[in-house]
Amino acid sequence: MTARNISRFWEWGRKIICVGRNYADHAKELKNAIPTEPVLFLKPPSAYVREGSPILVPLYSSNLHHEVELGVVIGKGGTAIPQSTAMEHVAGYALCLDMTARDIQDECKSKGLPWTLAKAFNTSCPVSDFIPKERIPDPGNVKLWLKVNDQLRQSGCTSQMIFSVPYLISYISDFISLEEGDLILTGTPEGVSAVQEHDELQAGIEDIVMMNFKVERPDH
Ligand SMILES: O=C([O-])CC(=O)C(=O)O
Ligand SMILES: [Mg+2]
Repeated sequence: MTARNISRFWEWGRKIICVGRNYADHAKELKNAIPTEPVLFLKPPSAYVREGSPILVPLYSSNLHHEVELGVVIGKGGTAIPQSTAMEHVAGYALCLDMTARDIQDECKSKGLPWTLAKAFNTSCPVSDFIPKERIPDPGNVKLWLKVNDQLRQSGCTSQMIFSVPYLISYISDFISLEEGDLILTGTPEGVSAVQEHDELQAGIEDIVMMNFKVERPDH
């Protein structure tokens, strides 16, 4: 067996932990309260999709939204990691989309049900190439953007995050042990909006990484 390479973390089958409402302007645009503690949910590894394969609109949704987010790739596992050493657990980063069936999420919210079908379906987690840690010396100050069909929809800076990367690693690992190959999605800035079949999504982190995805309807 060949050794696993962290730069292909999406092949490892490890968990994806997502943080919601980590930007005040996005919490406001969806009329949610500003959280006093991180809001967490999970996606399974089957949610990963890579450039060259399409993002599939779930058949049960008519309002699929993009959410551009900084992803943090865990290089060293741990439980109850203190904030002071949290960055030692980071191997690198990836640009990620937290694709969200907003109509289903709204329904789940109104019924007090979990968001699984709104957030965790196949292709709900497009990821860029792996970005080694050294390329982002300060994950609390990078600009993220996303365009749909060449029109800018999201443009934000991780300096707007309510909870920082070290805080999130420490907070999450108190309850859910982190393992090498896990990915943390750190939340989206404002500007989320609907995408349709045939749309072209382009997203980037400054001049560090860029990725392109096409939206399609599954044929089954
Ligand atoms: O808006 C949501 O669904 C919560 C979320 O994932 C985010 O804020 O990034
Ligand atoms: Mg999100």
